[in-house]
Amino acid sequence: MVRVRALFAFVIVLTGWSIHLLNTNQPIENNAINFFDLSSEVFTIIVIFMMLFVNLRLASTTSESSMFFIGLLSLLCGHTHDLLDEVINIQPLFISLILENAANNVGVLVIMFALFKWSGRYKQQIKLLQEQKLALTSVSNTDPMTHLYNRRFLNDEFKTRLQSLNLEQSPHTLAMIDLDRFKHFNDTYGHLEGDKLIQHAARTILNEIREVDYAFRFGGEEFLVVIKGNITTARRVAQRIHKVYYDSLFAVDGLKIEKSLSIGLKQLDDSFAFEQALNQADLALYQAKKQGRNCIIESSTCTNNEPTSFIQVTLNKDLATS
Ligand SMILES: Nc1nc2c(ncn2[C@@H]2O[C@H](COP(=O)(O)OP(=O)(O)OP(=O)(O)O)[C@@H](O)[C@H]2O)c(=O)[nH]1
Repeated sequence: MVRVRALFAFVIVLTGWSIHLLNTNQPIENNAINFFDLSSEVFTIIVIFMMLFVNLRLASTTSESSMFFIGLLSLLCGHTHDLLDEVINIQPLFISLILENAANNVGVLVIMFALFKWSGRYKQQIKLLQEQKLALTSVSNTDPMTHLYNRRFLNDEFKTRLQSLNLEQSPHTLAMIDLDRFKHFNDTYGHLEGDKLIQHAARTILNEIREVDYAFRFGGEEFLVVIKGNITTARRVAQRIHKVYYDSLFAVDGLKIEKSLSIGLKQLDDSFAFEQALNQADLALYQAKKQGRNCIIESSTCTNNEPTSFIQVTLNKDLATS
């Protein structure tokens, strides 16, 4: 609708200019047509027409776009007036020259203002898109139930990030964590309570790791924590998670539930051998389950040639809060 009205206004103004010029101006004596001026005027008018056409085709309803359109119309009036002067070779009236300059200058100012406003809106939209992209990335990297990172993030991004690290300067350790006898809990209290216990465990893990560590939901009731530090640091973090989860209150129908988890630890020796280290951590976890659950086992192999050996971590009752 805005466009139709603007186009209508343009036709009216153009007709007005033409009648005005044809009726009131005097021919210039001995003044040949300046073809250079004429062609540059024609060129300008074609460009303005093309911009008007693009503006109409975009069919944008923003105020900037309407302003831009009006600026172009104003410019078109001024330049058409100039073109008519050239073609019919007449001396325009003073008032008509003032109007022509006013139309051109107002046109340029309005267009500049519209572009200025456009650039502001464009910047805002880019910012909004960046925020949306961040939000989407965060959603696609996160497990909706526990809000921990998911395996997609682990496989698509995290492993590559690890590969850029120098593990000698910045050692990292993997901790595989699994809730004990969870099937029994599920069967006894139901799937919904099972979900709540998984969320409770995830919260405990998140509370006990540091900002530099990463926690992933690896599977149903299985978690992976990538701890920044060597096995000694990782042992402390694992002991904290183990103890806090064991001591924490989780009740179903007002009844306190006894619960525990098992942890398998393996320090990363080679950032490109993540899968092997993960396998070792998993084996250590399996060993923890075999030894009766509710414990932490370290895998101590350094190379593929050495046989795997497992060490049970003594459960420290008075944990240091490092
Ligand atoms: N409520 C709930 N249960 C799940 C979810 N994902 C997996 N499970 C259940 O978790 C149970 C895992 O059982 P198991 O792998 O046998 O492990 P477990 O009973 O904890 O035994 P251990 O690991 O040997 O102590 C299965 O019964 C799955 O159905 C989930 O998102 N929510």
